[in-house]
Amino acid sequence: MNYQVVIVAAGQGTRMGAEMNKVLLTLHGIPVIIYTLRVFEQDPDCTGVVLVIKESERKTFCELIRRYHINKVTELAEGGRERQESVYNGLAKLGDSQETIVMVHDGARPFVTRNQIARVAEAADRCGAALLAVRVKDTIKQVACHSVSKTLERESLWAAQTPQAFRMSVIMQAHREGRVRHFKVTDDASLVEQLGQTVEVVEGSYRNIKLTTPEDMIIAEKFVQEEEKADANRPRV
Ligand SMILES: Nc1ccn([C@@H]2O[C@H](COP(=O)(O)OP(=O)(O)OP(=O)(O)O)[C@@H](O)[C@H]2O)c(=O)n1
Ligand SMILES: C[C@](O)(CO)[C@H](O)COP(=O)(O)O
Repeated sequence: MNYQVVIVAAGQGTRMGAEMNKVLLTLHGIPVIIYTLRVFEQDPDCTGVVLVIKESERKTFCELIRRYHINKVTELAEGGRERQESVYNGLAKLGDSQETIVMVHDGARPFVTRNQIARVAEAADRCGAALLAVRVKDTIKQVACHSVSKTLERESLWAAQTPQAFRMSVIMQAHREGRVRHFKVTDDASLVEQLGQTVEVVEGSYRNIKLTTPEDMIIAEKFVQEEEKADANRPRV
C-alpha cells in the first residue's frame, strides 16, 4: 500500500532539556531524525516524505539529508507553534490526490518498523483512518488538585503512537475543520474523531517509543545497540 508521510521535527524538546532540538541528538553518532527518516527511505511503499522543521534549522536538516542520502524528502515545511500546526503545514505541501494514503509520524519516534507502517496503512485504506497504539501497562488516574478524581478502567485504555494513517481527503477535512472550530489536539486522529468518523486501532509496539525525556535516550541507546548487534549477526546474502 503506497503512502506519503509527513514527519514532524519542529519541536522545542522542552521535556528533554537538551541544548538542541531533541531529534538532532545523536545515538551512536547518528542523529535521531536520521534513524526515523531511514525507515521511510528504505520502505518501497513510501513514495515521498514531507519533513516539517524550524526555519532556523533548515540548513542543518538540509546538510543531514544530503550527508545521509535521504532522497525521499520531497518537501520541507515550516513548523508551527504547536504540533497540530506543524502537521497542517506539512499536509499543505502534499499533492492533491484525494485518495492517497498519508501518514503523520513523529520525528522523535525512530524505532517504528515497516511491518507496523504496512499494517496501519492497510487499516487506513480500509476504513479511512487508523493509528498505532499499545495497551497501557499502568493504572491511569485522573487527577484534580493533586487528588484522584477518577481511576480509568485500564482494560479499555491504549496509548496512541505514530504513524497515524489516513485517506488524504479524511485528514485534510479534519485539519481544516479543526482550525475553523479551534480544536486543540495532541494527535491527528483526535481531529478525525471530532468529525464522528471511525478510527481503527492497530497494535503497535512498546519499542516504538517517543523520545521525550532524558530517560528515553538511555532506552534508545539500548535499542540501537541491539539493532547493531542483530545486523552484525545477520547472514550476509
Ligand atoms: N510545534 C511542534 C511541536 C512538536 N513537533 C514534533 O512533534 C513530535 C512530537 O512532539 P513532542 O514529543 O512533544 O516534541 P517537542 O514538542 O519537541 O517536545 P516538548 O513538548 O517536550 O517541547 C516531535 O517529533 C516534534 O519535533 C513539531 O514538529 N512541531
Ligand atoms: C502524536 C503522539 O505521539 C501520540 O501519542 C503524541 O500525542 C505527541 O504528543 P507531544 O506532546 O506532541 O509529544
